[in-house]
Amino acid sequence: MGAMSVRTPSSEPSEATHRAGFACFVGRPNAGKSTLTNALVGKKVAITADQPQTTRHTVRGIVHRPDAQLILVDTPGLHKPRTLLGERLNDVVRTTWAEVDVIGFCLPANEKLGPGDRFIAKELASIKKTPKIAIVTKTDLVDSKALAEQLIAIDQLGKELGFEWAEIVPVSAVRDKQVDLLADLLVPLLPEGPALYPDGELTDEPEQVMVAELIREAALEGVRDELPHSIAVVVEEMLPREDRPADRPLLDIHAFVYIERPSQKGIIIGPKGKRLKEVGIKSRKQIEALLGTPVFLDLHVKVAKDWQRDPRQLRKLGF
Ligand SMILES: Nc1nc2c(ncn2[C@@H]2O[C@H](COP(=O)(O)OP(=O)(O)OP(=O)(O)O)[C@@H](O)[C@H]2O)c(=O)[nH]1
Repeated sequence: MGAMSVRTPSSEPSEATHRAGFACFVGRPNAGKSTLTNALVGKKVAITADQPQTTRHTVRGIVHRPDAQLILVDTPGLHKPRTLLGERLNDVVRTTWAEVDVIGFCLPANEKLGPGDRFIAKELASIKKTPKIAIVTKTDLVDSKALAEQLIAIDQLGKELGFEWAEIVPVSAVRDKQVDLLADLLVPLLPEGPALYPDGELTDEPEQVMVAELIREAALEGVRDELPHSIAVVVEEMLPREDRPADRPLLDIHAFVYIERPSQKGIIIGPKGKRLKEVGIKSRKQIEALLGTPVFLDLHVKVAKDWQRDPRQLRKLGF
C-alpha cells in the first residue's frame, strides 16, 4: 500500500500491531477439538458429543482481542475413508490445512500416541509452510509424570518426521487451564492486519446449520456403535410465528432427522416416541440458548436409504 508503510519486525511487537488470521485444530476423533474451540471462543458454537466424528461442518469460532482476531476453523477428524462421505470429509480437512495460518494438532494427554496420530502427523509434515503447534488436550485426566512423557513423545514424533513444532502446549479445556496461554501462542503466528470480522460475531456458520448440528448432537446421545454415521439433520424452515406480541416472540423450526434404514427408526424414536421427544426437548433448550429466543421445534424422522453412499443424497443433505 504505497511507500509510507512501516514494518514492525515480529520479534519486537509494537503496541499498535494488530494481527488477524485463521487457525484450525486437527487430531483424531474425540481429541477434544470442539471443546477447545468452545473454550477459546467462550460460547457454544462447535458441537461436542461422546461419539467420534460429530463435527461435520466447518464451524468457525472467532476470538476477539484488542491485539488480534483469531478465527478458528473446526474441521472433522481425518480418518481412513470407507465411504464417499469419508473421502469428502478428508478433502475438507486438507483444503482447510492449506488455507490456514497455523495448525493446532490436538493429542489427548490420556492416550498414548497411536497409528492414527502418526497418520495425521505425516500428513502435517507434508504441509511445510504452515506452522504447527502441538496441543496436549485433557491434561486434567493425567498426572504430571504421564504428561511429561506425552510431551517428550510428541517432541520425538516431530523430529522423526523431520519438523519442529512451533510450540508444544498442554491444556485442559474443561478446567480452563492454559487456554488463554494457547491463544497467546497462536496470535504471534497470525499475519499482521485489521480484523476480518465485525466485533461480536462468533461464527459465520449459517444459523440453520448450527441448529441442525445441535439436533444431531442430541439425537446421537446414548446411541452407540454404527448409528452416529447414519444420522443427518436438515432444518427445512425457521420462521418467526406470526401474530405474536413483540415481547413474546416464538420461532418455529421444522427439521428432519434422516436415517439410513427403516430398522433404525425405532432406535431414534423410542417406545411411544419417548426418545424423540427427549431429543426435541434437549436440543430445543440449546437452540433457545444459542439464538436467544423461545423456539417451537417440530422434528420428523425420515429414511433416506444409504445416504452416505449416494452422491445425490449427500448433496441434498449439505455435503
Ligand atoms: N476431561 C476432559 N475431557 C475433555 C476435554 N476436552 C474434551 N473432552 C471430552 O472429550 C470428548 C471429545 O471432545 P470433542 O471436543 O467432541 O472432540 P473432537 O476432537 O471435537 O471430536 P470430533 O468432533 O469427533 O472430531 C468429549 O466427551 C469431551 O467432553 C478436557 O479438557 N478434559
